[in-house]
Amino acid sequence: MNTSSTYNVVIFLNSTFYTNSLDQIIEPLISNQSAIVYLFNIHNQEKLDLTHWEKKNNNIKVEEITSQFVPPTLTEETLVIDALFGFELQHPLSGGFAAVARLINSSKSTVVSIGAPSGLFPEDNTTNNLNHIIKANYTILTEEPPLACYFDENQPFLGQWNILPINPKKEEDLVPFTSEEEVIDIIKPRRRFSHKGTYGHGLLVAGSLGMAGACSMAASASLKSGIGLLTIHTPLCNRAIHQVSTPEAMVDCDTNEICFSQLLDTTGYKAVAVGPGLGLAEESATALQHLILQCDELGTPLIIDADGLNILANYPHLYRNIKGAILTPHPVEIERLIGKCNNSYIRLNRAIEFAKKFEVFIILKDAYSFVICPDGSYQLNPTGNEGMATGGSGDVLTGILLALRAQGYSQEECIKLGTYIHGKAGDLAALEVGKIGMTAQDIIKYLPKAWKELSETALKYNGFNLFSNSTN
Ligand SMILES: NC(=O)C1=CN([C@@H]2O[C@H](COP(=O)(O)OP(=O)(O)OC[C@H]3O[C@@H](n4cnc5c(N)ncnc54)[C@H](OP(=O)(O)O)[C@@H]3O)[C@@H](O)[C@H]2O)[C@@H](O)CC1
Ligand SMILES: Nc1ncnc2c1ncn2[C@@H]1O[C@H](COP(=O)(O)OP(=O)(O)O)[C@@H](O)[C@H]1O
Ligand SMILES: [K+]
Repeated sequence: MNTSSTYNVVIFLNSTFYTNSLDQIIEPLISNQSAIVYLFNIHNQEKLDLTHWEKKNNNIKVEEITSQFVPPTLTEETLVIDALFGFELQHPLSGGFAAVARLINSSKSTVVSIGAPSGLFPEDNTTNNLNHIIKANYTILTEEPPLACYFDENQPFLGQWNILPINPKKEEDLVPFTSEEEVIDIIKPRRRFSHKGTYGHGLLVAGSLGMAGACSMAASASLKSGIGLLTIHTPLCNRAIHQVSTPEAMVDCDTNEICFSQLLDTTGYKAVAVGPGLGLAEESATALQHLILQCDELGTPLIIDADGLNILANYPHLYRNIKGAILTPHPVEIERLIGKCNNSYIRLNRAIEFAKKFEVFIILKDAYSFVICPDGSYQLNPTGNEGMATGGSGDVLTGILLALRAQGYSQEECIKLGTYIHGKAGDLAALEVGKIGMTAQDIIKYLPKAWKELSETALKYNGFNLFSNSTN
């Protein structure tokens, strides 16, 4: 058998592969280059006949693989096309296919996977053999992406992925995303005859010595998301900072110089958010426990983020007292609550179990954030970008959520609309200043524009829900 060093393109093709993808995707990739097709005619399948390719193009050679085969030489210049398996696989690659995966992965060739990086399962890869999954530089998906495409750890297999929907999925099989239609149905107009009281008084419990910034950014985001009145509860040392950075907010100073320590009365507040930059001091842990119990007793809507979650994780008996709260963990924070997880699929499922068990709403933050309801349903948020991978971005989200809860949006409305607008503001910032230089403050800066654009879309498409019950 020829070694492939003389071929520019090496194609590993399984006879079960959709033939329409062959002509639509693989042929154009080969173009006029010399190519060899290693054709695996799998048992019980009709033999795939590619003689028409050979006839059409003298540069294409087809080699049918029935048993052992001499592996081709794959160089840096070779283009490898992986057309072995799509997302239908239920068992890890084994035997010859596993050997092909290892061969490809140990090469420096450019790899394009069609349908899926062969070997990757569509959702749960817990039982997979990760060494037997082809690592592509590019993946051309022939149907809408399954859940696995939205998990960080699968990106080395997928490479840069794009969708060419040759075999579109049924609506019910699609990964659920929050849509713009959904959020414009949620967003409510401001009433002409309204006043600051109409839009709620929120309490932000945040900040400590050295972390005034987290509090400041959450506060600014609240103020730029329509809250009526905002009070910041923060340690004494940060008083001047907040009076200057957000003069619109009132500052209620803790008796402690450097951290949150006071037992608070939440009467009169429409919502409370706790956690950004709070620190982990013992006094703060005691004060937080009191705050959680107080909100539970009074039915005050509660949002818990950052160090609020980190402290909570040390007091599992309090999980029973956070019913109805919104939690906004990043992957490391959620694992403090649900235990270490081996992969994103397990983490998502344990987060869902946590939401169901303790009747909480969770925003599992990441490149694609999941919003999870206590009934176990979830949606992915479609907005946002990698420019938001910068300190303080999450604090901004907490501020937005506080503003929305204070304005009377339900938890479910709040998590969907809040994550959507947070990502949209990030997208507008990226558009204007670029992803490298943008900071969390840029997300805040573009929040008003994001709200404006979304409101205008709502007005245009659904009359801004003028006939639904508006705020309060
Ligand atoms: N200006 C201010 O005042 C600011 C104050 N802040 C306040 O700091 C406090 C501590 O919060 P925290 O989030 O920085 O620390 P922690 O919870 O230990 O975890 C962070 C580590 O987890 C990891 N990691 C892995 N994957 C990840 C992912 N997808 N998303 C996120 N993280 C991921 C990653 O580790 P690595 O991958 O680098 O090993 C990362 O370093 C909290 O109160 C917060 O409000 C900040 O908001 C910043 C601005
Ligand atoms: N690559 C990314 N793409 C989209 N959103 C991102 C990305 N990286 C981070 N984000 C968003 O930015 C926020 C980061 O939150 P978090 O980790 O709590 O930051 P911090 O604690 O510094 O405020 C989350 O809402 C997350 O979804
Ligand atoms: K494939």
